[in-house]
Amino acid sequence: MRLEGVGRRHRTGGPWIVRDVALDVPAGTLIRIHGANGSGKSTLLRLIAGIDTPSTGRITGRPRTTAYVPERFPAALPFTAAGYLTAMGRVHGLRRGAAERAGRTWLERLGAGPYANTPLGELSKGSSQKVAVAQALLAPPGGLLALDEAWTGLDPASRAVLDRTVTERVAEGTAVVFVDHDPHRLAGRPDAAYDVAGGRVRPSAVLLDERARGRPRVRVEVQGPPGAALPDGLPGAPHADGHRLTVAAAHSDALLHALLTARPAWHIRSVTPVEEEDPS
Ligand SMILES: Nc1ncnc2c1ncn2[C@@H]1O[C@H](COP(=O)(O)OP(=O)(O)OP(=O)(O)O)[C@@H](O)[C@H]1O
Repeated sequence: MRLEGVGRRHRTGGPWIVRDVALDVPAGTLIRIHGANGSGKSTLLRLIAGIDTPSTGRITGRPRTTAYVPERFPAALPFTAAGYLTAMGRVHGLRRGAAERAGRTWLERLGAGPYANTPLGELSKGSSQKVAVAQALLAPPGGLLALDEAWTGLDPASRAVLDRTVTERVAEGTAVVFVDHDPHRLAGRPDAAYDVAGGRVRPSAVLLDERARGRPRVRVEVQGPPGAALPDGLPGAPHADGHRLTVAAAHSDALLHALLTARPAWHIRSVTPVEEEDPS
């Protein structure tokens, strides 16, 4: 999925919450969104999840299935926890029996099994959050999973379940985009990270310290027009050392495409896998 020139404001002539967003969300990648309170992270995530539509720009290549954990779960819905999850499982394409079983399984895994028959409005904040997480995990792997502070309110055991499930889903081809107030959440695992500030969304320097440890990376040697700077907003937030770019392998196709279609275009001199022990 790709966001091009995306902007969102809540009324014509009003302030842009985010603007000129260029972002690639390849299948099988983990992407972290950072930013101060009120900077527009949730707005960006809602655009990515398709809950909200851009005021300008376009989003292409949206996967068929999207699962989303909102920052605030609508607790007042007239369902029990299990009833709600059955309904959500149906939305995600499961048959009734399978939806019911999957819902109960996720409640058990997250430690909320005893509350399966409790009305949503009577759940504690933590249990309500577990239902919010469970409904998103009912989606089949392979689509898009957008998590807005999904770990907040969970106990350590269910946080670990969510950590593990996110890692598994990414390995199964799901694109996972998350916002979390803890900068160490899933540390070392994101393939890309972006900062939201002043309405702009830019590749984050934080990831350069971690650089997708343990994930395959690719080095791309490029040659540009004389004196030209690299284009802004390259997919996968590559680490640039002069004209040598290093990026998570999952982003390499999108990176090559962006370089080759830049105006003026960049020439690709070589593309090589990075050896595990290579520190650069
Ligand atoms: N429906 C809306 N109408 C008008 N303004 C809105 C609306 N939704 C969000 N905003 C404004 O957009 C800005 C960004 O909000 P957003 O919730 O995206 O930020 P955030 O980075 O997720 O914040 P936090 O970290 O506090 O959750 C805020 O100034 C907010 O008041």
